[in-house]
Amino acid sequence: MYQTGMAATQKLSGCRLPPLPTIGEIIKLYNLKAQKQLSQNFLLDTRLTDKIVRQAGNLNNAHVCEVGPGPGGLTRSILKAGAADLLVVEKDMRFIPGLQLLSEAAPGRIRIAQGDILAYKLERRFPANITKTWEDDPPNLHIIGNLPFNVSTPLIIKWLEQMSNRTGIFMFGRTRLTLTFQKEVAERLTASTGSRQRSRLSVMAQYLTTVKSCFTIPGQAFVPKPNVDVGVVHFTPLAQPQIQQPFKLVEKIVKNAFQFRRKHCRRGLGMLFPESQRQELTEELLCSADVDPTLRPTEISISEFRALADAYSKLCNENQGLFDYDFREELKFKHQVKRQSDRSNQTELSDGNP
Ligand SMILES: C[S@@+](CC[C@H](N)C(=O)[O-])C[C@H]1O[C@@H](n2cnc3c(N)ncnc32)[C@H](O)[C@@H]1O
Repeated sequence: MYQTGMAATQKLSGCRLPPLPTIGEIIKLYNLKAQKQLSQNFLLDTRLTDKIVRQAGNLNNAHVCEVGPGPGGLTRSILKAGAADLLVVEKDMRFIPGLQLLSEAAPGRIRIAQGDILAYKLERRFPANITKTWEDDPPNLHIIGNLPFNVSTPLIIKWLEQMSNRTGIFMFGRTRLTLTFQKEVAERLTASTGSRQRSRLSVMAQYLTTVKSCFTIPGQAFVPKPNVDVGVVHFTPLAQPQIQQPFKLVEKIVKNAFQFRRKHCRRGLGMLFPESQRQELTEELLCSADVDPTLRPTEISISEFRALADAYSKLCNENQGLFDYDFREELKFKHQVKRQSDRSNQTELSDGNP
């Protein structure tokens, strides 16, 4: 156990706990120098960590998973808000002793896991009896995290896919997420149709969830200070996703549409089809989805993406192998053939002219 009587102390409200060293003291005590490669930017201001946690809603008696607790600032705020069962998943071993200290102060309320959140099987760590049906209210289970920048985009994509398939942490129902992102990514997640920030991420997040941009945290609030500001975003999975097609199919349409951001959408969507049928199938797709081919990708609404996904799914059913078509593979193959023919022409020339 650590010694009481450390300079500044903090208490977790609502629990009878011994005083705790401040987060700054924890960092010094365990020599927790931030590691750039793990995107470690710590929040020491309890008003800010409390504010992030308030965005999650009522955490009284809740089950919570915190991603990347680090020295434990946000962790304390989650406990203060009344979480009964908090699973923290941290990749960097150096933080474990500090988290154990917190666990001693809040007995039975924290479970510490060392691991990579991108591979971690969260669904194995919560009891089945908290499960709600998808159409019901969300379960009393939350994911909260001041995410490492280098992990935040692949992580939200992974969770969106699991949400669409109702797997992973979404086996328990419509688990809500309260997460931080680089401000620019937060803006993309919440960008509306036609806005400058509208991107693949906007469509993928918004067809599956209600996304709310909560507030911005200036970079200087973090230690060390990152080069960017940070946005806090809250996601509630929709009971009825706005597009009823498999995630991978939606992802393919959206990725292709945004391929040529500044061009008419016809250009990017055309790349869904082999060159030999490109013109004919692109016209069929846009016509049956009733989407204006001269829209820019940023101007396509979610309901138009729904129509495109439905029309593309129908075309895939009618044209065997179409879904597996990748224009990059076709281009690669054409380049290979051209290189081979150039090489054999050169050989012929040099054979004729010794
Ligand atoms: C931005 S810091 C946030 C720390 C702390 N929650 C706070 O708000 O001060 C990100 C944390 O995520 C951890 N982390 C980085 N990559 C991770 C991963 N793949 N899985 C789990 N944790 C990770 C880092 O070690 C660090 O503690």
